[in-house]
Amino acid sequence: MTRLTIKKPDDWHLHLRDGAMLEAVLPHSADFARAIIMPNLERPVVTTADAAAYRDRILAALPEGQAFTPLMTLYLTESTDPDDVEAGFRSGLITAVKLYPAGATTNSQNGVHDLERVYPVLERMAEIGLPLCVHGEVVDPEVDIFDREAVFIERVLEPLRRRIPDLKVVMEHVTTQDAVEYVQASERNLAATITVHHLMVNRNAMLAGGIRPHYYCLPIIKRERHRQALRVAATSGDQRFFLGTDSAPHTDGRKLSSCGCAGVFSAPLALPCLAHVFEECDALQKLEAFASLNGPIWYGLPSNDESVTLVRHDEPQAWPERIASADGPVTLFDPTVPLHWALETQAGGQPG
Ligand SMILES: NC(=O)N[C@@H](CC(=O)O)C(=O)O
Ligand SMILES: [Zn+2]
Ligand SMILES: [Zn+2]
Repeated sequence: MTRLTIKKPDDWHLHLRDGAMLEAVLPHSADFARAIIMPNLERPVVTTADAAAYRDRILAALPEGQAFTPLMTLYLTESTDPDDVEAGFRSGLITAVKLYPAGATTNSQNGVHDLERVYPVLERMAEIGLPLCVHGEVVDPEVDIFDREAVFIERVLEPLRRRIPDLKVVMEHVTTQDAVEYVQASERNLAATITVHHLMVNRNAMLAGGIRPHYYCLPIIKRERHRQALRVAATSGDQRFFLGTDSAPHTDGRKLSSCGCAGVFSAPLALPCLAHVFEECDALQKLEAFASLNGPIWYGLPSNDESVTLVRHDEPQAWPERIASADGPVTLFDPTVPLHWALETQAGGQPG
């Protein structure tokens, strides 16, 4: 197959940041119609009023002609007010609430230390049908960083889902076979997003032959066996798995440091990478389900009317190595292999 037309995809996990970085990265999500916007700004998006103001800043930063709908989320804290959450949901502004275990990832220091303290919010969410997105890693320093997702399932997620079975939960950016099997075994109210980079590379890309900080993200990239499990899940057509790029830009200065930030900036080449993966798995016919259909079904939204066409070129396509922002350069995800796919609108393979 050399051309593939699918409904316009959505990105169910995206970091757009704020200010100069927002301006720089937002045009690179133009291949997506909608995205779930992560709330972990330096000053997190905690209240409905914060989310309304952040949505306005995103819409103000949209380039002329780019149709894009930000789906806003709230950053759950131990003082989140269930009434404010419900009001945000009922007004149509809030699509999900995000749980960051305190200390688990970028800008999570205001997250949740003690889950007990947020049960009133979670119970309200279950009542009104508002989904919870989770960064699924424990922060216990005794737990090895490569095991933190698997341990989270056992210690946090399973008890939480037993206690509030009506709560709809999305396990964000799953990275392990353990998480895939846990989602597959669930009877209801559980889904997962999968990133492009976790489908493309294993931890050797980050650690073999030299340390490559641009591959450092959380949950950390795992060994090959896990990547294979993610590929099987993503290409299966199973409605519980859908695309969340977790495109998470940081300036090179903050990545290339003795204590570098976690996050991979993948938005500009997310769809060409996905086409590459699905072609390798002989599953191009399942790409639309993963990128454009399963997410809307889970969130109870219509799929997009527009479509996009991916074209397979004979020659490998080129992307810039980095983009500029007023805060400094931001390096793109390096897929490590030549990519032959590009969006049809991307003349010469340049990102739209
Ligand atoms: N994935 C990451 O490594 N980083 C994300 C946070 C997150 O999604 O955990 C970020 O905001 O930089
Ligand atoms: Zn996360
Ligand atoms: Zn993220």
